[in-house]
Amino acid sequence: MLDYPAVLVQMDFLAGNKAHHRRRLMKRAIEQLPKETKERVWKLQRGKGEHEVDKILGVNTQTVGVGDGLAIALFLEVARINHSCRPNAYYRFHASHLTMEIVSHSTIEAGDEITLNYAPLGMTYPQRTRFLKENWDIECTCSLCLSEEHDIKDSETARRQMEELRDTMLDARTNKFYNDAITIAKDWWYFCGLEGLLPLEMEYHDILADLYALKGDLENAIRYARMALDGWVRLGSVDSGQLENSRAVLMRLWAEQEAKIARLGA
Ligand SMILES: C[S@@+](CC[C@H](N)C(=O)[O-])C[C@H]1O[C@@H](n2cnc3c(N)ncnc32)[C@H](O)[C@@H]1O
Repeated sequence: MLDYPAVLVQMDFLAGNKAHHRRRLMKRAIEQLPKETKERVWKLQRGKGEHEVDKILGVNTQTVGVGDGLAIALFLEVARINHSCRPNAYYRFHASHLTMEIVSHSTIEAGDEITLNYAPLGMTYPQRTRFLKENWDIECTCSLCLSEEHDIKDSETARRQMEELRDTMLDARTNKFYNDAITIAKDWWYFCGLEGLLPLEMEYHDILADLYALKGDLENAIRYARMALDGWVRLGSVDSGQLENSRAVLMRLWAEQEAKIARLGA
């Protein structure tokens, strides 16, 4: 699904104007939209705040990278999609076309609800409850949070394991136990799979590329860096930073490999 912004405002504009002035201009901008679009935007008043503009922009917008800066954008279709702590779709913003694409990462049957994660993926229950309350004023009613107690418990166990494994993996990396770190990263990925957090796959590939590179195994490092980049291109992310980072890592590894081959040939 591809969506175009009804409203897009640079953060600099928001930061650089007094609240009443900002709201007045935003209201004027909404009033100038085509009739049908304008009506749909006004119907989105559901957030907190005294002012009608705050009620719309507060809970219906995404922060996206545009040019050198950030902007908030209101996508009318995307604004209808609820949050889930175990989502079946993912955002992908294209800065060059200003479009937001919703990409599924698991099969969505006709009639099933499309859901997105409004919080960073993989948070434990207390972490995401706090995050969703503070940032969205939501008490989550997604299928995971409303599931049977034992399902919530299983999910919590998996997510706590993920956290622990990530920390242990980073410790092993710091202490240069790269083989251990690689084994731990693979265990971490196993729990991600159990939790249905497949978009974390790219991060997993980024981690392995880094660890293999540190270990001096350029072949595997390049293999995982390619998989990470493929994944970011396929699923993407709201800003393109992660994709660009993966691309830079792959270029660096290729350059290292070429230098190594040249040294061997000399
Ligand atoms: C961007 S809108 C999502 C679509 C909206 N529910 C609709 O019907 O158009 C965000 C609002 O939806 C509600 N919402 C979305 N996901 C939720 C969830 N998991 N639990 C509770 N409320 C949720 C909250 O009121 C939130 O402020």
